[in-house]
Amino acid sequence: MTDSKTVISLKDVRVTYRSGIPFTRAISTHTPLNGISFDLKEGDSLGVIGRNGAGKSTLLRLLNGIIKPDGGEIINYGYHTTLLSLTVGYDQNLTGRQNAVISGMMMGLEKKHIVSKLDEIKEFSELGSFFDQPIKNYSSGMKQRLGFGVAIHLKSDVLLIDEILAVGDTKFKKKSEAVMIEKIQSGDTVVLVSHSPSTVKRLCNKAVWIENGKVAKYGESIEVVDAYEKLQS
Ligand SMILES: Nc1ncnc2c1ncn2[C@@H]1O[C@H](COP(=O)(O)OP(=O)(O)OP(=O)(O)O)[C@@H](O)[C@H]1O
Repeated sequence: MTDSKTVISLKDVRVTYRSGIPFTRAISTHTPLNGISFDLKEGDSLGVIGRNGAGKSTLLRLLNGIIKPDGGEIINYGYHTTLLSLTVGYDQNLTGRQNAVISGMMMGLEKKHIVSKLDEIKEFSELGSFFDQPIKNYSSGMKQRLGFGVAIHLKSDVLLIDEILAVGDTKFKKKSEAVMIEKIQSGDTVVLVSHSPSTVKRLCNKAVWIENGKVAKYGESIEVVDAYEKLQS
């Protein structure tokens, strides 16, 4: 059997956040990731686990190229990544349809491709006539359904998902998980941040556990999740 191709390589990656301390000129720094190395392989579904604040979302932003490391190196071997995050903002005054088009364009996709997918996005997100209303009229669940619908229907080599499967009502959660499984089984590369060990075991073949800025364990998801859970109990 031949080895699968490497999609993105992380070599000794460090991220430092710098923020001003209010009412002073002082700057505080925080380094959530410090010496992260692993390879993301084509066709893998990689779960990212770790405690609150371990740096899981930061890792997704790195893989997406939104932020750059201040130490080490990230090599993307020419793959297009899409980040699906609940925190990515939409323009409140634009409709779901308009926001879907803008999100797609921000992902670097052609407008023609995005427009051809709008009906599927509308149907999947179950927004009905709300799809053509400003999203300031949406509930938070409706915004999340739109975000998931956009990310899942537009083409991308690597889908990066930040906790999205944990939201929405039971019916939508089941539907989202079914689409995810379909994507994974068709060989798409997926990186999934999750606080749910059972979700990672169910959906991911590999997992990486981040602890104290480093990779505590990387490998088969069942082994990594079991080791992580043992430490929590
Ligand atoms: N833009 C930022 N500026 C300053 N600090 C930040 C910024 N973003 C994240 N941090 C800090 O970096 C650390 C890692 O944050 P991150 O969101 O990556 O963790 P996480 O593992 O995804 O957490 P959670 O499980 O709680 O969602 C946290 O201590 C957080 O406070």
